[in-house]
Amino acid sequence: MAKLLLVAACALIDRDGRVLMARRPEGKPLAGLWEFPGGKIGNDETPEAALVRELKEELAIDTEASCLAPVAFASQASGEFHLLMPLYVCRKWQGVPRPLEGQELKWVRRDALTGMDMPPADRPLAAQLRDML
Ligand SMILES: Nc1nc2c([nH]c(=O)n2[C@H]2C[C@H](O)[C@@H](COP(=O)(O)OP(=O)(O)OP(=O)(O)O)O2)c(=O)[nH]1
Repeated sequence: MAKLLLVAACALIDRDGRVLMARRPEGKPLAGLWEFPGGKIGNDETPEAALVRELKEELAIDTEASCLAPVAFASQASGEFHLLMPLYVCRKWQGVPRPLEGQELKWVRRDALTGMDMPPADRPLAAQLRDML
């Protein structure tokens, strides 16, 4: 069986109900595609701790585990791995998201979510999120 790749992802939702999407920079796998902020879950790390860390590293914002609500997950073959990715929603954080890792950021209205170019694992998640918001 392919090795599991555990990744935690987060839909940040602003007061207007828009979702923050990030465009993967050149040089990374899946470059140019729009994704939810997040990243790999480290050994001995909970998904929530991984997200709090990644949101700080990638976007310079602070949040906490109690502000992260799990809403869906993706389970998808991805190259030599099998990606297992829980998606959380977060509506409460401190700071203004800034692209610290060369990524492009965009606040996206619910109806525009599913029209974006995304990794295959994200497509069903975007549809679920649109229906939820
Ligand atoms: N963050 C994130 N990763 C996603 C999404 N959809 C999707 O297929 N992925 C995949 C792409 C990568 O193979 C993996 C996440 O790896 P990453 O490279 O962003 O994670 P990281 O920040 O921990 O990376 P690094 O330290 O290895 O550079 O999950 C998504 O919506 N958000």
